[in-house]
Amino acid sequence: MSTSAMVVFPNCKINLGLHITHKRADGFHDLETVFYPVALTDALEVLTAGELQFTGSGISIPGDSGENLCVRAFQLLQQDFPALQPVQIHLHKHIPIGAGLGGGSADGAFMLQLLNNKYQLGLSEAQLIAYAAQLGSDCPFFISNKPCFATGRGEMLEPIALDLSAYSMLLVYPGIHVNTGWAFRQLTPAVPLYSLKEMIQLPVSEWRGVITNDFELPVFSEYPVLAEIKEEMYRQGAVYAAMSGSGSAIVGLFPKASLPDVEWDSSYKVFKIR
Ligand SMILES: C[C@](O)(CO)[C@H](O)COP(=O)(O)OP(=O)(O)OC[C@H]1O[C@@H](n2ccc(N)nc2=O)[C@H](O)[C@@H]1O
Ligand SMILES: Nc1ncnc2c1ncn2[C@@H]1O[C@H](COP(=O)(O)OP(=O)(O)OP(=O)(O)O)[C@@H](O)[C@H]1O
Repeated sequence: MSTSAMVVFPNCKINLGLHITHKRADGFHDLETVFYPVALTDALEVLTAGELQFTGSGISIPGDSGENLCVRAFQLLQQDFPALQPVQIHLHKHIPIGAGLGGGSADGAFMLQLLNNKYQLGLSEAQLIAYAAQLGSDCPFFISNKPCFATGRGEMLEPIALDLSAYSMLLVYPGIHVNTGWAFRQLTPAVPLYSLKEMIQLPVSEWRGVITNDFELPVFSEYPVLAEIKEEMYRQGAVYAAMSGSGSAIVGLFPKASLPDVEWDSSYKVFKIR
């Protein structure tokens, strides 16, 4: 067991294609999507302490620190492992919040994994995924953290061969915080006419108009500037551009090392992943 500080770097995700297929009796929706990990990270430091403590830096996180997914991850494991020694948690927040990038979910999932390693709990990947699903629909993906085709609420994960290393990525977050619950309520679930799992294997140059995100229609209609950002990416030479998750981050894939020099509005956060 380690009592020294452990530091991990929870990364974010993008959704490539996203379809809401069915409204379930538990209020959630079944969906299908492709999750792809992206190297834009928070930093999470954990140290054994006398009592559970949480501090944050970087982007400020709305809500009480007791609701932070890192704290909730600790409490979730503590229910089943009552002898778990408390920890002092420091989260440096860098991934934009309410962006469809799953940053909070990543923090929660990384916290579960860190505690499993730190305290040698011996939890398998499947057990960690089951705990992660209790924290949030996007959390299980971050346990696997490899390109995956996902179904159910996002917890049924099937690794797929998908390598975007030939592309550079532009992420533009215009600061619009989209409420995920609201976004789901705007949709009428429907099974797509094509198989996302098959179509994602097409060359990226053929994805435009084929790999689609159901949330774009209602979210773009509420926030038209998002559609403009996506169009601007295509004008600037994107091979593919789309909104991630329920928004509002827009992602563009460009040929490697040819990211455009666009002067976006100064209030936007722009991330270049080369
Ligand atoms: C849009 C995605 O980011 C796509 O990856 C996810 O489906 C959202 O996952 P998330 O942010 O982890 O969402 P959760 O924190 O689990 O749920 C937030 C709210 O979104 C709605 N929700 C979420 C996931 C899902 N499969 N069906 C839903 O209806 C529910 O109203 C829920 O109360
Ligand atoms: N560690 C955390 N980081 C960010 N938000 C957190 C965290 N813990 C809890 N939250 C809560 O989760 C909400 C949104 O989290 P997140 O950053 O995952 O949004 P998102 O990028 O829209 O994710 P998604 O793709 O899952 O919709 C925030 O409003 C915040 O109150």
